[in-house]
Amino acid sequence: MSPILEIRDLKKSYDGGFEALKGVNLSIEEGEIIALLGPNGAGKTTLISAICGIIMPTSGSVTVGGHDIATDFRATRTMIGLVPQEVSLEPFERVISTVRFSRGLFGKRADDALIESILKRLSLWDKRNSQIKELSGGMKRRVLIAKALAHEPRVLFLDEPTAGVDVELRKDMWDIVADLKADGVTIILTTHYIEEAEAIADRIGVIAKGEILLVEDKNALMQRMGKKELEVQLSAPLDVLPDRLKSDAVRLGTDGSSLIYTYDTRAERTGITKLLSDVAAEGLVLRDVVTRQSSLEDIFVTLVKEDAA
Ligand SMILES: Nc1ncnc2c1ncn2[C@@H]1O[C@H](COP(=O)(O)OP(=O)(O)OP(=O)(O)O)[C@@H](O)[C@H]1O
Repeated sequence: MSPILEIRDLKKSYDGGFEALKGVNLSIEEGEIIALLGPNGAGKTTLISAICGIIMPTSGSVTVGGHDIATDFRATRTMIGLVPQEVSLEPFERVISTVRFSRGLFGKRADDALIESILKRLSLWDKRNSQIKELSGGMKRRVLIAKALAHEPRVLFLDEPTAGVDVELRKDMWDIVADLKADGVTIILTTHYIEEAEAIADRIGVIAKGEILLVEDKNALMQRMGKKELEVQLSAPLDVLPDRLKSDAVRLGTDGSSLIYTYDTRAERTGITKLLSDVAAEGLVLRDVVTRQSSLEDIFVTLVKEDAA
């Protein structure tokens, strides 16, 4: 199956020469949710803006559903829905008319049944006749999503959908995203919240300084995250690992004065008891025991730091 979105060697230099995207490659399958994580200024909004035709890329190509955004812009833009970071709504407009209007912008026939189902799904039906200025911040964000969905896009971009919203609304947003996925909508979201990426994404991409540093299946990443290291510090260093202790999970620390054991915290048995009894049977004397856990956050911070070095 060909990907719904294919980004090849995409570059963007702003006026003045600043290179915000340095050759991004990314392939996204239909129906998946991908979260793009990255520090401020990484290029996330630039990437989304280039795909949605808000800014012109300097070079490279993007196809949506097999159509090129440069040569077939109308077709690709119709397949895309964009929920921007900033709330930009007309304060005196009524909810239902602003959502209807968004559909009309794409030249789609009026469809009141569809607009009703979108508003109901976003819990906005009761507010359909309210003016935007009467809505809470959370409701306004829902209106932005309703507007982005009004022309039935196949790909939805959410640029920091939950920045600055309370925990309850954040969870609501996650439910809405899960519902959309169930309908087959492909979702690309940017976020600063690692827990958000963990909660809803199928894949995670890390972007920093205009480059994609990693794109990986979330569960694979979580598995890495679930790994923990136990360091058994010894009172006398070893030259080699004793046979009794040899396994894929055990290695000798750099100067031989510790044993490092990697285990999975979620496994039924961690193997720590056996390790410690083997250490005792070998006659080794412990000085201390330390554990370390690598989290997705650690991986993210390390990657971004390495890139900055
Ligand atoms: N119109 C512009 N002209 C010049 N530089 C720009 C312009 N827009 C963005 N930039 C620069 O490009 C870089 C990437 O910005 P971008 O908004 O894409 O980052 P981001 O990852 O979305 O950041 P944030 O998480 O803060 O929203 C930043 O250094 C920014 O200052």
